[in-house]
Amino acid sequence: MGSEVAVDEAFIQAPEHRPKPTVTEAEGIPTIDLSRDEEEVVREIGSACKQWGFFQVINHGVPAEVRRRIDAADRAFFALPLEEKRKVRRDETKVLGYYDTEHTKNVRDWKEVFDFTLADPTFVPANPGSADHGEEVSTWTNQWPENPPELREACEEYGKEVLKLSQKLMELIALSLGLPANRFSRFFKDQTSFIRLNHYPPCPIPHLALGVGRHKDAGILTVLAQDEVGGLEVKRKTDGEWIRVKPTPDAFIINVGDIIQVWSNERYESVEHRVMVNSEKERFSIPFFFMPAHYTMVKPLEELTNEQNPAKYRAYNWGKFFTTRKASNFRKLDVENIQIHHFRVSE
Ligand SMILES: O=C(O)CCC(=O)C(=O)O
Ligand SMILES: [Fe+2]
Repeated sequence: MGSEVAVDEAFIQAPEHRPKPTVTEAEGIPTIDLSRDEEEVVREIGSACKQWGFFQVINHGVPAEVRRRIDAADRAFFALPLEEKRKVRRDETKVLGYYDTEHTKNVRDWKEVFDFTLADPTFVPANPGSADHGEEVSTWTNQWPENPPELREACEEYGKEVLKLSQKLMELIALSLGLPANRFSRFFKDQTSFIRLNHYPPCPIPHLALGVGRHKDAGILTVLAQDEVGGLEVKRKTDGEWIRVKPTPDAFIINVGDIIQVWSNERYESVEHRVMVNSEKERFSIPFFFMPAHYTMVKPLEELTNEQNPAKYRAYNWGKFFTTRKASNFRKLDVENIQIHHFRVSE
């Protein structure tokens, strides 16, 4: 006998009846029609942010053609031979571009990606690990591949459109928190936002690997386009079950990032998610990570804290946090990567 606990065979289901690690596409995550009455939309967004930290939007104003163009260029890029893609490979000095060795929580992800920022150049602190406040600044610049030649324009055009959408969403989120619509508009200045083209190739061991391991998004808000294959799973707040987000053509998936969790003093929470891969189909997705200027000190908003509800976080410098995260992608860490709970005030 091995060390395994012996289980009476009578308990064992035939394979087709075994519990799946995934609850099948529950209708849980709300779909919100942005063309409806604003008051109603604000209410729906507020309750989706509270209950799920995730929702989908339709009638969002991003032209289908803009999305079609980036989809096509994205597929053409990843179809190129590896040595071609590696011409725009990232390294410790060129942080943007192509790479296929990302780790999430120290396990390698089954994916390859291409990153570019909306602002070019993007300003970031020069010394991630140092104790200063990020006063010394360096820049990131985009690396565009020669092929396909249309990739750059398709990406830049898409970036402009999702940025408009995130501006709109931040107004609605502000209203849902009882704040003026323009409360977050200052954070669009000097932003460090970036877009990632994700390609998940078919995987021979989908039961053992993940496209992206469980994680929370560190920024303000994420606007994600996923294709029809599916694989994104969200951890349901009520019971910790992993729920698959059903692909909806032309919709965007929106999730609250860590910064909204801090700003709102946990009225809204950033929720864990992961990506499953499958052995037959490749999958593409495009997240836009809306992130503030590097010099932003992230802390609970004064309007949302008081004596009864004191700030749950100490202020942290966004640029330092972000560059520390990015630098860690190059190696396996012995310790946990930087997380907002490191700034949590204990109760
Ligand atoms: O591919 C997806 O559906 C989500 C990817 C993701 O969560 C991320 O890149 O942060
Ligand atoms: Fe994510």
